[in-house]
Amino acid sequence: MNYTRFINGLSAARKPSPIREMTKLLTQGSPDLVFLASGVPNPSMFPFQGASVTLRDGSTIQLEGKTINDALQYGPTQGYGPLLAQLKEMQQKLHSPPCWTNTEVLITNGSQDGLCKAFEMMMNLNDHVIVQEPVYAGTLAILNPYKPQYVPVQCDANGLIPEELRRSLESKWKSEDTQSSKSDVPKILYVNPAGANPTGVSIPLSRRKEIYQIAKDFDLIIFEDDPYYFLQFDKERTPSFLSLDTDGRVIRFDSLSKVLSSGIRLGYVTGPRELVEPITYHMQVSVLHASSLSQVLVSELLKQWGQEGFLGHVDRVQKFYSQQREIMLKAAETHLTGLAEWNIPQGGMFLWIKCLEVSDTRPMIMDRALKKDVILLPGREFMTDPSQPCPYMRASFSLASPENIDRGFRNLAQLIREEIELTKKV
Ligand SMILES: Cc1ncc(COP(=O)(O)O)c(CNc2cc3ccccc3n(O)c2=O)c1O
Repeated sequence: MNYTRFINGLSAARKPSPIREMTKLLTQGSPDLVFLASGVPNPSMFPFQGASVTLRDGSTIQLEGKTINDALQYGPTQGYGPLLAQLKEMQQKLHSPPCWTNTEVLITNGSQDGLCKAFEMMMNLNDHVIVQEPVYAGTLAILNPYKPQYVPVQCDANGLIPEELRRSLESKWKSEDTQSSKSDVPKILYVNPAGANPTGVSIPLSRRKEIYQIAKDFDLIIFEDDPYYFLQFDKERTPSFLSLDTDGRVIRFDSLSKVLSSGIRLGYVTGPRELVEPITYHMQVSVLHASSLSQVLVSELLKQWGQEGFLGHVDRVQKFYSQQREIMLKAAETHLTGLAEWNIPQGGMFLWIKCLEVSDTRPMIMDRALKKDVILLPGREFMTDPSQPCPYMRASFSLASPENIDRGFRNLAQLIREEIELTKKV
């Protein structure tokens, strides 16, 4: 793969920060090393002596001695050594990336951080960018300032339709256009392959292979934004794009938010060295590194659990969200039948609902929903062109209790009926 065409001028100008490179030496020196090189504060002046975290199973994680020192101190930009090793081992076990020898892993402040920096590495103003539509609102928020020319690809109950992707590309470009630096051919395909936000749709393996082939034909980099990978409701998790990546054209964004904690702000980027390195340099100058405390805590947890323990935990999380989904589907059947329609989410934490007689849910939700004691997100927030009315809305089944989900949908049904009456009067 030739990565030059993918890295914009700003990112190509990024160089390793000398101070951060010195910090690497801190971890490589001999025990006798006298380190006078950098402004690393003296931990004996930190007020924190140790920390103990209680897990739900009653066991505890003790941070003391070296672990509390590591947790409270600067660390390497790429990530806390032991955690980086654990995550690399997990990526190999789960995805067996074909290009593993040239693959890097970078720990970020949530996957949002990695996603944002990856787009900032590749995007130029007005670039074409291919997205599955509807799109996660957080990605639109990253992209919109670039005033991109979205290439929204039609999706169905199985996600992005490969034939539509190919048609969208071939209607404007030829594969050879990727050889010309002057061509405005898209460089990025952004996709949530499992339990997509907001639709809950997962792309089957057969389609992922077709999509990957199209990415080869048009020399695309696939942004595999997959925070719901562990929240797939089918018995087997579908193999990731990373596991299909024989070229080194997939940058994968994983998140610990949905399975361990969203407040610890840990995600990790996995991809070819040539594309992860510029993101690392960006980290060096923006946040230096993800939180040491969060990284050490998670590393100690994974040490205590082992991979089997972690995978057992994520199975319990998956079962919880699967039950929450059933509760919301039952509430939708009970209260929304005749007023709306929806797909059965195959993963994630969202139900994507289409009103049958309300052409635009935004005014209904933003102006009138609170009075009905229910709130959810209007579909326009997930569209590449938010100026257009949208009959969809996104309901999350992650937090509400079964009783509240039922009450919320009862209120929502009333809200929709009143909206229909209102539009009839107009
Ligand atoms: C597809 C996709 N990619 C990346 C992320 C970011 O995850 P993280 O940085 O690893 O925690 C997300 C998180 N999605 C949301 C987050 C959120 C946070 C506060 C309030 C509301 C939020 N709503 O609504 C969300 O959908 C996501 O769905």
